[in-house]
Amino acid sequence: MSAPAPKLSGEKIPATVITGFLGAGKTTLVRHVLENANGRRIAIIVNEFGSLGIDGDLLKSCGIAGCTDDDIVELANGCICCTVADDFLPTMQALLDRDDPPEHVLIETSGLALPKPLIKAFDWPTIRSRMTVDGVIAVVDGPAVATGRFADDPDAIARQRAEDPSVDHDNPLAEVYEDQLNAADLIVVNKADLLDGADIDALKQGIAGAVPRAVKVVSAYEGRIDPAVLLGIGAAAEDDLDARPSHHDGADDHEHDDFESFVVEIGEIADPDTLVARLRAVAEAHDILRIKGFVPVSAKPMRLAVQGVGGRFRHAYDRPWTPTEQRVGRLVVIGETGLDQAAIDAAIRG
Ligand SMILES: Nc1nc2c(ncn2[C@@H]2O[C@H](COP(=O)(O)OP(=O)(O)OP(=O)(O)O)[C@@H](O)[C@H]2O)c(=O)[nH]1
Repeated sequence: MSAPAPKLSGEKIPATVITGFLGAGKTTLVRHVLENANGRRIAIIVNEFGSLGIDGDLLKSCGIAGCTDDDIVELANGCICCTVADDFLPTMQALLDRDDPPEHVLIETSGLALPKPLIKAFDWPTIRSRMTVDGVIAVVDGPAVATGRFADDPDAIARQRAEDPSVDHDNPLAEVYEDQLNAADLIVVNKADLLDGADIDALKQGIAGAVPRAVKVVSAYEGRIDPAVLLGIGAAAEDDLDARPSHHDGADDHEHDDFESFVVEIGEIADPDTLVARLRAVAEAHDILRIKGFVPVSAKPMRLAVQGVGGRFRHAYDRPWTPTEQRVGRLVVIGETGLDQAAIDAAIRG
C-alpha cells in the first residue's frame, strides 16, 4: 500500500474528521489508517458519547509500531460538537505546540456528534492559521441503512408538520445520520461483507442521490480503504460550511437529550458466548443502539473486549489486565432516551 501523499494547504497541518453513526466502524477505519501510515506521524483525537473511553483504549492497545499512547488523545466528556471551546480547542493547541507536532490529525467524533460545529471550530483564529480540515469522512453502517435504521416514518412527519411546520423529523437517528452525510467529502459504506453486491450498489446510489452535493461514495470491509484515498483530499472544509447543511443550522446550540448512555458493571464471567447471547437478547428486547466495553473472564489473564451494534456482537481478547487494574467488567450502553436502565442492568448482570 502506498504512503498517502501529504497535501498541505500552505504550511497548515491537515486534519481529517471521521464521522458516522454509533458502531458504523470509525475506530476500525482509524486503526487501519494507523496500520498503514508508513511512518507518517499521525495524532488521533477520539471523542465518545459515553463516559468511558473505550475507543481510545482499544486504539492504545493496538500494538502498532510507531503509534504511542501520546499520539492518542481521548475526549470522553460528551459530544465534541458541544465541548469545542472547553475541550477540543485546548487539545488542538497542545498538539500544535508540541516539539514535534503531528503531520496529520485524525479526529474520530462520537457516533452522535454533529460534525458541523467541529468544522466551524477550525475557523477560530488560533487554529485557522495553523490547521485546515483536509476532509470529512462519513462512515456508514451499510446493513443498518439497508434495513431502514435511519429512515423516517413519512406519516409521523406529516402529522408533526401539521402541528409545527418547522419540524423536520420525528426520528433523531435520521437527523444525526443526515447531518453526518451532509458534512462529508467522502462517504464510506462499511460492513460490505454483510451485504451482497447489488445491495451495495443500490445503497451507494441512494446515498449519493440524497446528499446535497456531488460526493464520492465507496464501499469497504473493516474500514479497509487506502489511506491515500482518505487523506490528502484538500477540502479546506472550514471555508466551505454553507455547502454542508445541518438540521441545526441557525441554532446556537443543540442538545443530545434524544439519546442516553449509562455503564453496567459486572464481575468475572465464566463463558464469553453465554454473556454475548445474553447481551444480544437484551439489546434486541430494549432496542439498544450500542453496547461496548471490557470484561474479565475467569482464569484468563487477558481482558475480553465486547462490541455490540444493535443485535450484532463481536468479542475478542485484546490485552492482559494490568496489575493496577481492577478485574471489573464495564459495559457502556447507549440508546434513545427512555431506556429502562434498571431492567437492562439486571438483565445484563444475569
Ligand atoms: N461485519 C463487519 N463488522 C465490522 C466491520 N467494521 C467494523 N465492524 C465491527 O463493528 C463494530 C463497531 O466498530 P467500531 O469501529 O468500534 O465502530 P465505531 O463507529 O467506532 O463505534 P462508536 O465509536 O461506538 O460509534 C465492531 O464490533 C467492529 O469489529 C465490517 O466491515 N464488517
